[in-house]
Amino acid sequence: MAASPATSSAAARASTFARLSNAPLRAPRAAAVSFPSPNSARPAALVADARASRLPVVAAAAGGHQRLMGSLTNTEGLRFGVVVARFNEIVTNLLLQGALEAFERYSVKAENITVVSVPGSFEIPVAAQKLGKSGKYDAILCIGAVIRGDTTHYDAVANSAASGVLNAGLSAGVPCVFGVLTCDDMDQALNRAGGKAGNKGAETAITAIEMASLFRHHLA
Ligand SMILES: Nc1c(NC[C@H](O)[C@H](O)[C@H](O)CO)[nH]c(=O)[nH]c1=O
Ligand SMILES: CC(=O)[C@@H](O)COP(=O)(O)O
Repeated sequence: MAASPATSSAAARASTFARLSNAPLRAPRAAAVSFPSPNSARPAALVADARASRLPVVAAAAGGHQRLMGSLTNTEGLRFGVVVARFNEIVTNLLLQGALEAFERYSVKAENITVVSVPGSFEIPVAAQKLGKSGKYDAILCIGAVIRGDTTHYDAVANSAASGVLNAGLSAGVPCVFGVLTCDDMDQALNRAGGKAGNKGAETAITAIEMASLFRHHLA
């Protein structure tokens, strides 16, 4: 039986996402994709560009409506602040390294990245808010590692970091991306800082790029 249009479109999206997640992190430089501004939409060209670049925006254009999405390939001129906590530094250094390597893979220039060091994850939000409000950055990446101890201190720090980073982004109007691990033990943390579960620093850098591009090119 032939697949219904809805089914094939869902399957196409799923396959696009699958290819994206399996794809090497290096961005395809040649296939620069820029999404149209509201008054310059060229759906056919957009669809072709999106196919060539493996970005999952094809269905949006076909539906006739506009779907705004940040680009991972057009990072020219985007500026990032990175706030990194020194508490559990063995973990946060690995997360930072993953983030910086991801920025490099996506052609974000080192001169457009400012790293700010703070004592612990509790201090991340206020620094993120300050950077966000400075108007100098397109997105702020927040990196920390909260690891459970014997008391309820863990919950206070983890929850404050999460809601604080959210509030920093909302009050500054600049995307503040949450790259703070909240783990039961050091093994869990190291697995997520370049071990078996990947590097969450790299993942959050990629989220920061997408959000920065979305805000710069579509929501400004
Ligand atoms: N226990 C963890 C902390 N605690 C320190 C706090 O973040 C803060 O620096 C202190 O309470 C002073 O305000 N920080 C982490 O990043 N990770 C932890 O596991
Ligand atoms: C945030 C923590 O889990 C840790 O530093 C505090 O440990 P504890 O709860 O044993 O005092």
